[in-house]
Amino acid sequence: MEKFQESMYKLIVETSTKLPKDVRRAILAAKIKENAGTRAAMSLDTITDNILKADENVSPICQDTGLPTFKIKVPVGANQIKMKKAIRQAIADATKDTKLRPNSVDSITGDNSGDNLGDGTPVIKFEQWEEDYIDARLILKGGGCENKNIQYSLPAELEGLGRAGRDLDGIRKCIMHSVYQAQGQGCSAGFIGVGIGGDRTSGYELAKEMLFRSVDDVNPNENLRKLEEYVMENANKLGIGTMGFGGETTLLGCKVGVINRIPASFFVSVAYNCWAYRRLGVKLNAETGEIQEWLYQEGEEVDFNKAAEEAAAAVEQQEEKTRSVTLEAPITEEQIRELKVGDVVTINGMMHTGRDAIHKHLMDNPAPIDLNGQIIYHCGPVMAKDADGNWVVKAAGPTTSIREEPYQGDIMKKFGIRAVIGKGGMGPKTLAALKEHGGVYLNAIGGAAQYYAECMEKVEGVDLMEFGVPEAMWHIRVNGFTAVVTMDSHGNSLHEHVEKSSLQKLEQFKDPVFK
Ligand SMILES: O=C(O)C[C@H](O)C(=O)O
Ligand code: SF4
Repeated sequence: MEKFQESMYKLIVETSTKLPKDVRRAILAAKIKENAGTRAAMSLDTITDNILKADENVSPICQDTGLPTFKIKVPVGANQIKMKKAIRQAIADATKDTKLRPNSVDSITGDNSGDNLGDGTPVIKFEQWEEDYIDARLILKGGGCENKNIQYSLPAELEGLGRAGRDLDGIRKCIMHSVYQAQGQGCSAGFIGVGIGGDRTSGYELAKEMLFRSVDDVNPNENLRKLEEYVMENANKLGIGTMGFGGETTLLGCKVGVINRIPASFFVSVAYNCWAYRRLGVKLNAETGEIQEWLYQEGEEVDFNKAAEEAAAAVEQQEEKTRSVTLEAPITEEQIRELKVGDVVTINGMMHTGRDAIHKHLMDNPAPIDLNGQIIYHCGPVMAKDADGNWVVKAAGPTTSIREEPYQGDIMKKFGIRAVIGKGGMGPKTLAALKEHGGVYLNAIGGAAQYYAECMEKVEGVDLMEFGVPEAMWHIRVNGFTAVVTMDSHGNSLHEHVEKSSLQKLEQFKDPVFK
């Protein structure tokens, strides 16, 4: 097993930086379906551009490493203790090489371990089998999509769909609802794994197990095959679209599994995965630990550019009325009041990162720099130091903004912040504050960590490093950072609009389908 650690390192780097072919095919199909010129089509262009940049730079597709989870099947007699040690070392090495963001945080103190090792991190699950080789699979499932997982206990009353009973049709309603409730916050278009039955723990386990199925496979269980096909056809009628901007594709894959339950419980568990569906696998020689074969990589290379060009020629150009505006901090209230939902904003100059720890901190403490007229970016980047000891940005997409909803409005008013960039939108409290104070919310493309890292020309400094790399306040000079106004200072919110219209669309799925 002398090669095992090296093989695990390769698996980690490949999973973090290269999307598997089955996932690429699903994204390409979505791209072909969207009408050229719409916000959804432009977002998908950014996403595919980002995938190619990650290939080229061998850098993380998304900055969020998630909770690395390994599933390993071993022949009888394999030494699992040694394998676990090797995996932990490979994780620490990949973190040091900035292929993973330090993501393991003490739940009580908030301390980041810095190497992705800690109690419960990474997750490593072994199973013995009768084959003579090792099957090792890894998923890096990020936090934003993990937060959109949902578990239903049937019977239940579901918003938009009414009563969901303890039968196949009730399960259908839960799955449709799970896609609706995620909106764009888990970086749609997403993939879902569904677990029917079990208890609260084994139900979720099964749902996550489903994310290890290939996107293109066909369910051998006839009922579940029909259910999967139904969901794929109909969830895309919800109109949530890429990033929740509206559009034709909301869901890229649906895999359903079933296990027995006990009479009193009936759980339907849904694991939501963003488009940045980073899961790969390898077959290993059980003697040497050497890689024999990569999994999920069957088929031709996926050429996003060629296929999308052909598709664009075939579909109608639907130019939405977009206005382009360039902003550079410090920004005045007047400039902000001119912006409307739908405007595309290009930012040059300074922006400052701030996510969960910073927002909590700023409620009761002064800011480390003058934030008047400035731009806050909800982002926890992957950072490295160059040969001269200067910080460089390796990956820097937005994080889910709604977590800052309790603080955002107050902080904008307290410090005079004029613009906030994130993803997934914010709620009524922030919308009211934007109106009162003269602020704007800009939605960047979630997961496009390479795309945004390329706009970041210089790290001018960092404060509050005691919160760890992802949570610190980084002061970054950007050039050509593009995002869309989705909440303006006139009380308009694209997120509120899409949520309302998708709820109306959800109601068409109220009537029984599976009798
Ligand atoms: O932690 C992050 O950087 C992003 C997170 O995965 C999210 O989707 O909010
Ligand atoms: S930012 Fe989006 S793409 Fe990245 S892990 Fe979070 S949900 Fe996934």
